Amino acid sequence: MNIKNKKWTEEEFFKMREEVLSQWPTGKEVDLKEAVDYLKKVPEHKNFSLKLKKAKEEGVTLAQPRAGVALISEHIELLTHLQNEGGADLLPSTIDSYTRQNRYDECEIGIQESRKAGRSLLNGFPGVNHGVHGCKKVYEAVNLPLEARHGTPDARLLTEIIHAGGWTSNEGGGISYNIPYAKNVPLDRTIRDWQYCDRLVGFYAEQGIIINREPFGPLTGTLVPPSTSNTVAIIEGLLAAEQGVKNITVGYGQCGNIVQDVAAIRALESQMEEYLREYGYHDVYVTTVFHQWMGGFPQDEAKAFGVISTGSATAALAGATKVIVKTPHEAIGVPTKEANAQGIRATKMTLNLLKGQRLPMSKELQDEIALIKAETKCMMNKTFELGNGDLAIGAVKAFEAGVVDIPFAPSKYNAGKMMPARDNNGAVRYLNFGNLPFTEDIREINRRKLEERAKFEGRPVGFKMTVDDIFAVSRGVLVGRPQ
Ligand SMILES: CCC[C@H]1O[C@@H](n2cnc3c(N)ncnc32)[C@H](O)[C@@H]1O
Repeated sequence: MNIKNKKWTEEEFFKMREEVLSQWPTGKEVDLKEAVDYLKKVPEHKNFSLKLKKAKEEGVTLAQPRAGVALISEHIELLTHLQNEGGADLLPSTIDSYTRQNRYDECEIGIQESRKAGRSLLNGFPGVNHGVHGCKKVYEAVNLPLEARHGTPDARLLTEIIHAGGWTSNEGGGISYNIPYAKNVPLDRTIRDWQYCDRLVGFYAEQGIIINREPFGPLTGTLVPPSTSNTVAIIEGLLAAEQGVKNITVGYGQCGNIVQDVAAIRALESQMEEYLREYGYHDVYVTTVFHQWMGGFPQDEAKAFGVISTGSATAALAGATKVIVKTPHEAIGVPTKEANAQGIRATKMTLNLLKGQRLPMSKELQDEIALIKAETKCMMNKTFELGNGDLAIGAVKAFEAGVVDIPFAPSKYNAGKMMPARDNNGAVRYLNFGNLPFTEDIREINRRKLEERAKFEGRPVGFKMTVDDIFAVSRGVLVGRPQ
């Protein structure tokens, strides 16, 4: 497939659109003119982009949960509970796994079975099957902005439907919703399909409707080094900007060392803005999202609140625009609405106590920001080089070459040669560089920090450290010390 990082013409976009809307009967409900009129009536306090902009200007960190169930009325009850009892600032609708695989027929069965069982038998909201009417019902029932959160390699129809339903934000991207989520979907296909999603947002922007786009920051959520996830976020942010997206939230998943996590957010925001300016996108508003710990959680709910609170504190000290909330049921599965609301209240308590506080600049923080930006720049430079200046082509080639390499990803299009491990303070470092295009200085810094841990633990630097780190947090510690 020949892709290029060039804004699609309206003709190219509308030509593909007919096929997209024919993928399921509810596609017929999408009428672009009606959607424009409906979105123009979205009040400021329910527009995702505007609420994020206001929060950034006020220096406030907003709290957003994940949440989704099969039936519309139960989903509305859930979101209303999170809004009123949880105190959420922004609302999701987490989309179910069948929809993420475009298996809408399975969703139909899941909806029928859920009706019979009187409880949700899907692990999220089947937005395509409920269609524009269903998404409008959800949007009209709540009093906060709504975002679709999912993991969909081909989200074209879902995106058409949720935006026509008044939802003013969409998570995902051609890399971040492929490599961590799919085994066998070619990267050029998902980069093209997400160009479609972004081009729709660009079309709405041309009508004066600003919709927020959020590349999925954490990726596999398993020891992903900050510069690796930042590189993917920046690539997806630039690809979105080319399609006309004007409001982008770049994200990062908590790793656990506070200095490194704060540095990751600071480096991400400033480097995203630097690259947007460098490539001529001067009217894109950038915000950040910090995801509370995405790895294994302790079963014990009190310990889970400890994890949730460290993530909230780090998000506040970093000055992230929003934080994605975990729940005390994380180790079990889809949380009850009560547990979900508890996660939000714990998060907001911490955010309120730390309001206005930031981790002060220090040599350690400055060095970490500089290291993350230098590592990111190496990967970005090589990606542009491989694409002869075209970022879309470069991204495909960068993954083929292992120049960008996401740890523990299921996709066969990911090299899987790079391996991470924590240093003695819990910061995530590069243990094996694989084919990453790092300078010798960068390699030396990573090596030295892992040697410090090896010396402290009296064992050699090696993959055993990685394995111990993967299970550490659910065992109640950050660094996986030898047993
Ligand atoms: C990348 C997202 C993974 C996280 O997304 C949470 N998640 C998934 N589906 C739901 C849902 N239906 N309601 C509340 N949280 C949900 C999981 O717990 C996990 O932490």
